[in-house]
Amino acid sequence: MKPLGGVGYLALVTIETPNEDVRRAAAERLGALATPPGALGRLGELAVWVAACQGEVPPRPVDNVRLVIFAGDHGVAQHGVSAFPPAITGAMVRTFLGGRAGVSALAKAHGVQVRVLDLGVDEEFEDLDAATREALTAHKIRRGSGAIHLEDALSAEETTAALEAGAAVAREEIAAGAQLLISGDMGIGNTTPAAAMVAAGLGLPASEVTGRGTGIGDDALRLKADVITTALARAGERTADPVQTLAALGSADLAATTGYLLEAARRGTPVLLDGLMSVACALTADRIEPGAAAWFAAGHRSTEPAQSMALEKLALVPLLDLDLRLGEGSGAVAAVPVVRSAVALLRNVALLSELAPGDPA
Ligand SMILES: Cc1cc2ncn([C@H]3O[C@H](COP(=O)(O)O)[C@@H](O)[C@H]3O)c2cc1C
Ligand SMILES: O=C(O)c1cccnc1
Repeated sequence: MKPLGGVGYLALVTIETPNEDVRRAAAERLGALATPPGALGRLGELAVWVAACQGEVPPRPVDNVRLVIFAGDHGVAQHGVSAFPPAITGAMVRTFLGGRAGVSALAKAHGVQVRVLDLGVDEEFEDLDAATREALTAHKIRRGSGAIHLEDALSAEETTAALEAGAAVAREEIAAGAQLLISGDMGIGNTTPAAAMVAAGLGLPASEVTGRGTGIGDDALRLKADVITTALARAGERTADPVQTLAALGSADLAATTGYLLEAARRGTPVLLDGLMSVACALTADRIEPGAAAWFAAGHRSTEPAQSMALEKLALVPLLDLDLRLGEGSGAVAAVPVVRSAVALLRNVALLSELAPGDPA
């Protein structure tokens, strides 16, 4: 990190690139392995990226992988954009705490640490024991974010606080030894603000970015696109600025996710991105500090069109393409074994020069 002085929260540091000398040395090692050139395909490229991020060749095993699920409610969820009611958000938060969600099963299978945080869920979780509730809500910004077609999602102060909360969470995870970070999402209606953030970032109309989220039908899809069109018009020229985009079109949980990804990049910790919410925030992070995306790899391609468009803009090719549309960090967690496979290859395969010649007889 290079301090630049007090020019405001978002311009305090510039983001360095992963280590270029190590990247070159890792690529050289890859080319010298006892495999035909190019035979490891994108696993080889992935291993080289991990080495460059770590600043070490061969790369170290990626044992400590940590997922943070940013939960929050969205005003638009009360306006017909989702196939499910907002009460599911809190219910799923309890399911993560109980280790019974989709991503919980994947995380257990792959040894990934899971932490769920309430940044903006529209309830108080008074039924939970005090310690659990305190940990869950330690970074809470507000109860529910504004319905973006009618009002701003957040005030300017809330936006800054959410970005800072996400950055603090990243620092906590890095202090806990994270070698790879993942962001997950939970919040009924969140594909609407996330698609709007992608539309703002790429200058696209709602018709191109709107997807079916939890599985809405054609009528709800039209309504959702109208909500996004109205929200973009309401935000107006503020869409040219990524932080103002978060205030106008995002939410507490999405702003915190953006701060988390940005801080990971600033601190040189690699990130595996998940579906639409994770990638919309990655796009926003890279708009705030160009170069952040050099620290991101794409775990999977989701069925949401805006996710693919944002990945293309960031020049990231997803590791998996399984028609997943769950969120929670699930696609990224499913891709963790792919990252570990890549690292194992670059660490453990012999060099061609080391091959013992066979007995010619
Ligand atoms: C039971 C359930 C579990 C989920 N886990 C993630 N999502 C995902 O679906 C929601 C986004 O889709 P939309 O914008 O259409 O509401 C978010 O909660 C996201 O985390 C879930 C949704 C449901 C219903
Ligand atoms: O892209 C995603 O991760 C996604 C898609 C639909 C619903 N929830 C998440």
